[in-house]
Order: sequence, then structure tokens, then C-alpha cells
Amino acid sequence: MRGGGVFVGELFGREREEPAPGVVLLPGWLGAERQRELVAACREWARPPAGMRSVLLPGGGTMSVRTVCLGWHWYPYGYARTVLDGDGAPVKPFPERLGALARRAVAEAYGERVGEVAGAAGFAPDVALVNHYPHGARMGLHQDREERVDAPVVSLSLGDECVFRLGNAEGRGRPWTDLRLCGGDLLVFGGENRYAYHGVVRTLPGTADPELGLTGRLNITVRQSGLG
Ligand SMILES: O=C(O)CCC(=O)C(=O)O
Ligand SMILES: [Fe+2]
Repeated sequence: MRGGGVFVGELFGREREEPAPGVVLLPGWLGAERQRELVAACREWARPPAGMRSVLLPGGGTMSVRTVCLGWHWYPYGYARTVLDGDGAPVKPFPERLGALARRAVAEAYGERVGEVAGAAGFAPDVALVNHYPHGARMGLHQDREERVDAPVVSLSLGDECVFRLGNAEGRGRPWTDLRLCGGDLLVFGGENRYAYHGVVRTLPGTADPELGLTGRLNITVRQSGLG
């Protein structure tokens, strides 16, 4: 196919990338229509009860992103069935459609190597965290480690671009790689980098497709909790 048609990803020089073992970036994986659908779904999920909220950290700080969870409620640092650090309402159900999308994401990211990545072939996601980044929001380096299984994490980005810092599994220090994540991008992290530290250094305000009608950036991570 290469050399034949012109693909949008190639036109802008953004192609499939594997920045670290087990980490796969597929730029523009979500089509425009799917992005619009997901933004509309996020607006619904954001509504109370069990809606989007600012997470309070045990140290006394407040996260600058706003978060809503589906399937299981994430709080620092565990999962619960109710918003125990908010309005106390039962968490919204995990949508099967999002699960199917995330399973396809893992299958396409790893391709024929899917059997070699822990938890990828039998990926059974049951939780999603939806984060909204208003202008100026960021996310400090952390590990996703409240899950009880080492299945990959699927990350879908919508709206404004960001600088995503992919660190290592040893600690918060270097080495790290800064990746540009744009609206529509898919990032899957699993295998030996499932527990890599990662975060969002900054977003780039005003870079979203204006047709999306979204201010800021949305990120949806879809995960397998390993809880009953
Ligand atoms: O916004 C992102 O790209 C990353 C989000 C993240 O790391 C998380 O929700 O745990
Ligand atoms: Fe994370």
C-alpha cells in the first residue's frame, strides 16, 4: 500500500510508534465520527450523580484534571463501587461498547504478538477513567497500579494535544520519553512497561479540532481491574 494512496497519518509524518517495549502509539486511530461520539458520551458520563469531580489527594492537594469513572470508582489509591470520596453515589456502569473498542485497540496495537504480552490476548476491561484537562491542567508522574492484574492499559485521547511523559518502571526519574498525543490517538501500555511511570506535562490549548466543540483535552483509560 505504501507509495499508493496518501494517508492522513503519513501526510503529517505521524506513524505507528513503539517508544518502549510493550508501549504502542497509533496516531489518529479514532476517526472523526468516533471522536465526536466519545466526546458526547463523556458529557453524559460527566453528569451527576457519580459525575465528574476534582480528586482530593491524601497529601491535601487537589488534582488539576477532573475525573469520572465507569465500572469501578478510582480514588487515591484504590477502587470502590461507590464514589466514596465524593457524592457517595454508585459508580456508573462500564459500557460494553467501550470494552469492545478497547479490546480491538489491544488486538491492533500488538497484532500477531498479542499472545506474548501479559493479559493482552484475554483482555477483559471493566473500568474506565475519564479525565478532562482544562487549559493549564497536568498530571504528575505516577503508575497505574490499583489494578490487580497486569493486563495492558488502553488510552484514548480527544481534543487538545498534550506532551505525555513516558518514564520507566523503576521510579520517577529518567530515562523518560516525551510523546505528543493528539486527539484521536491510541496509546496502549502493557508488557514490561505496564507499570512505567507516566504523566501529562502540559496540554497545548487551542489545538483541538474545532468541530469537536471541546475545550481542553479528554483522556479515557480503559483497564482491567482484576476485581470481582
Ligand atoms: O491523560 C493521559 O494521557 C494519562 C491519564 C493517566 O495516566 C491516568 O488516568 O492514569
Ligand atoms: Fe495513569
